Amino acid sequence: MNHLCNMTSPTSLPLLSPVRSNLLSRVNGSGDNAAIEARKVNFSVTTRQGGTLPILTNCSLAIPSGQLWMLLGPNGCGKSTLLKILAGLLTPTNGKVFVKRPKNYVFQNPDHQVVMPTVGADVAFGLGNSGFSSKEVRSKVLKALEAVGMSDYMQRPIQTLSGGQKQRVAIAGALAEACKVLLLDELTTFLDESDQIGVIKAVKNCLDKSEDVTALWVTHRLEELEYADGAIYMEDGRVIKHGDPIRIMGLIRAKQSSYSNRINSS
Ligand SMILES: Nc1ncnc2c1ncn2[C@@H]1O[C@H](COP(=O)(O)OP(=O)(O)OP(=O)(O)O)[C@@H](O)[C@H]1O
Repeated sequence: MNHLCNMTSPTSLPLLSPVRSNLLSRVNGSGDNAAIEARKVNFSVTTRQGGTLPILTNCSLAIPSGQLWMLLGPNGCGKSTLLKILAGLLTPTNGKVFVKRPKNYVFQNPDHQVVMPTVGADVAFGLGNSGFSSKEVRSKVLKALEAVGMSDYMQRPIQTLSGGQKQRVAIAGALAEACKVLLLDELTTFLDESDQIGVIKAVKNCLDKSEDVTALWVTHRLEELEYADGAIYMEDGRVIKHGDPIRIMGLIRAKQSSYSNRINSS
């Protein structure tokens, strides 16, 4: 489907072999069932002057199947770049990446997600050439809309939806295609508070209903950590900490308070 970035075909990314993948899982403590792994990923760009500008340095992470993880860090620390590498939209300069398939990258702006005139048609869009009967397509669409709490919206024109509802329709489209990994880039940036919580709850609900779906959510909002099974904190192109969301929240709060103390005392 083109309203989400659906990646079912192989990319040029170097993938971890199952043996190496399991090894990495043990190293990072995620068990043998990681759905998303990166090892020592580096990414740099060439400047206009012909120099090399590092964006990501030695980023490693492992996210177990069936969990919702959040990726946090200050503006410009490399969160979106890392997510795009996991999605296969960017190729790392070096390092290894493994992400279960099918995987879907959901864009930040809700208006970039949805292309069809009605909710039902939009969710069904990616099943167009799948060979399913129309009854099967309808059943998959309904199930996916139920997972995001929008089963009553099947016939609704897309332009009548709020931003958060559009995000949920986009996520339903991914689920209808049996997506295993959702890569969600700051979905709540454009949304008001009730829409934000609606989208997070929809993602959480999808994961609760299917142990087979894993989500990585880029965010700036500390309060969203409450819904996470795990978190990754980045600074300056590096993964600084990776694991328990409460500990990551503590780390970020400590950094924020030391920053405001420095500002107040200068
Ligand atoms: N193609 C590029 N050329 C030059 N610099 C780039 C390029 N892509 C990313 N950057 C820089 O790399 C850094 C990381 O960008 P990225 O968008 O990944 O950060 P982010 O953590 O997602 O930021 P934000 O929270 O503000 O969205 C930024 O300083 C950005 O300007």
